[in-house]
Amino acid sequence: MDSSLPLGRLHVITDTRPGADPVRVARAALAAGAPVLQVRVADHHTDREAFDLTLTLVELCREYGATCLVNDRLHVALAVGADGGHVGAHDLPVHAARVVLGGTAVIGGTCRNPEAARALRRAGASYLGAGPAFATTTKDGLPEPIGPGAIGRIAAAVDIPVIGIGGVTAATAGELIEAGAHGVAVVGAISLAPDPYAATRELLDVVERAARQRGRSR
Ligand SMILES: Cc1ncc(COP(=O)(O)OP(=O)(O)O)c(N)n1
Ligand SMILES: Cc1nc(C(=O)O)sc1CCOP(=O)(O)O
Ligand SMILES: [Mg+2]
Repeated sequence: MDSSLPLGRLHVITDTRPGADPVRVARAALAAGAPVLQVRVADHHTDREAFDLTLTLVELCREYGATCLVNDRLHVALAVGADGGHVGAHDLPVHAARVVLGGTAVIGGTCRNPEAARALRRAGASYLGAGPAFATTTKDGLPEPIGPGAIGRIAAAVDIPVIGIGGVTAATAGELIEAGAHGVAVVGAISLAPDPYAATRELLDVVERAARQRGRSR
């Protein structure tokens, strides 16, 4: 993907929990129209395991015309020809990720306040993941939820897309877009759904409707 193209509004992130089936869920989400897949692999997995899974998923993304991003392991992103990567506080800094992945890669950085958002923008981020928006049990050790208001303030601080993450569901995604987020990222809302295809369709409907509504009200 060319990083100058608009970034999709629904980022589906693979579930690292034991028993999750990332390939089945990703196939369903992509078939339903998810525009972005982020491959997130638990730290205990070897690079070879991460490579094998990511290669399968990048090929699926190609089949469906979706953007494929790789969380943390930028060498895996390069090796499989992914569109870019996502980095946070414990990963390579955004400016170094840009050196690794190159000038046209899609590079996301995690931020939790407007000051960090501006710094990541200056460092060369293409988009920001901002959260946790709401409470989540998917990841341990996160700070308290910051809510839609703070996500909106982050979005207002930068001129790149902001993606709200953390506890996002079809019931809450619209609030984040209304507050100013470009889109949302989800793990559990799709991975734990009885029907990941239907859950993706519902989230896409909510996000696209909220974005249209926001456009009309400006
Ligand atoms: C879209 C998006 N936003 C935030 C994150 C979190 O990244 P990070 O802080 O590096 O934490 P891990 O995902 O690596 O545990 C994300 N992955 N995606
Ligand atoms: C991986 C991740 N990062 C977050 C952050 O706020 O940085 S929240 C999160 C987990 C998102 O999973 P779910 O959609 O199931 O809440
Ligand atoms: Mg990370």
